Amino acid sequence: MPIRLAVAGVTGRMGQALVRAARAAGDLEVAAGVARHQVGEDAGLAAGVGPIGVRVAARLAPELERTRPDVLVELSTAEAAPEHVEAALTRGIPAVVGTTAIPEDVLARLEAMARERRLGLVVAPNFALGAVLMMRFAAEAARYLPDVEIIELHHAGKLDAPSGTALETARRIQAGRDAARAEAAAAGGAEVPAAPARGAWVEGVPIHSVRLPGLVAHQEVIFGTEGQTLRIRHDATGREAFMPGLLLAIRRVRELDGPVRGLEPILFA
Ligand SMILES: NC(=O)C1=CN([C@@H]2O[C@H](COP(=O)(O)OP(=O)(O)OC[C@H]3O[C@@H](n4cnc5c(N)ncnc54)[C@H](OP(=O)(O)O)[C@@H]3O)[C@@H](O)[C@H]2O)C=CC1
Ligand SMILES: O=C(O)C1=N[C@H](C(=O)O)C[C@H](O)C1
Repeated sequence: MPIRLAVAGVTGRMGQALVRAARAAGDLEVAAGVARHQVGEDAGLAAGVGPIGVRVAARLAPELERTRPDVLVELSTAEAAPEHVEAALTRGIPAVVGTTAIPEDVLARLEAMARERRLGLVVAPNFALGAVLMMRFAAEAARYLPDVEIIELHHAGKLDAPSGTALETARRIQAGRDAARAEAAAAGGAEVPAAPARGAWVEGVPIHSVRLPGLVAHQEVIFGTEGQTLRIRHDATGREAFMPGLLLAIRRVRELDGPVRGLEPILFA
C-alpha cells in the first residue's frame, strides 16, 4: 500500500518537486493538495509541471476529511502552515514540515499537540543531507573557532530572511561555543558594530542574506582567527537536493510518537 500524502503548497517550487519525486518513488501517492491561487482540477497544468493528478483545493481541512491521507507534508508559507499542521494533528495525521519562518512559540505549541497525541511531527528547515552536515560541522568548528559569520544566498522568490537554515545554524553554533564566549555573543557582543550592513545578529552570529535570480539555496559559514579562515559551504543547485531527506522523513514520521526537530535524529538514528 502506498503512503498517501496531503501536500500543502503542492503547486509551489518544493511542492512540485515532491510531486515528481513521489511519482518516481513508487511507494508514495499524492492524495490531496492545497494552494492559494492555483486551485482546481488543472492547477498542475497551470503551474507548468503537468497534471498533479489531484484536485488542488484552497482549504486543507475538508481535503483531509475527504481523502484521509496518511501524512501531511507542509510546504506552503509560515502564515498558512500552523493551521494546516493543527488540522492534521487533530485528525490523528502525522506531519512533516519543511516550511520555514514559523515563529518559535507557534512551533512549540504544535510540538506540544503532537506530544500529547503521541503523533509524529518532523520540523526540519533543510532536508538536504549536505546542509545537515554543514550545520553539524559548523557546530563542531565553533567549539574551537568562536568568531563566525553566515552568508546565505537564495533565489529571488524566497519570502523569509534569514533563511531557516541560517537561523538553525546560528543556534547550533551558539550551542557549540564555549560558555564564556556564548555569553558574550548572546549579550550582543562588542565584536560586531551595530551597523545595518553587518547583517542580522542572531544568537550572537551575524547573518547576511542575498536574494538573486539564478540562485537556488546556498550557505557559507565563515570562521576566522588570527592568520586563518575556515569556510564551510553548501550549495543546493536544484530542489532534487531536498527530496531524499524529505522522502525519508515522510517514510519515518508514522513510526514516531512525538515531535522531532531537524533531520538529524532520523538520518543518524
Ligand atoms: N525544509 C527544506 O528543506 C526546504 C524548505 N523550504 C521552505 O518551503 C516553503 C515553500 O517554499 P517554495 O516551494 O519555494 O515556495 P513557493 O512560493 O514556490 O510555494 C508556496 C506554495 O504554497 C502555496 N500557498 C501559499 N499560501 C497558501 C495558503 N494560504 N494556503 C495554502 N497554500 C498556500 C502556494 O500556492 P499559490 O502558488 O497558489 O499561491 C504554493 O503552492 C518555504 O517556507 C521555504 O522556506 C524550501 C526549500 C527546502
Ligand atoms: O526557500 C528555500 O528555497 C529554502 N528554504 C529553506 C531555508 O529557509 O533554509 C531551506 C533551503 O535553504 C531552501
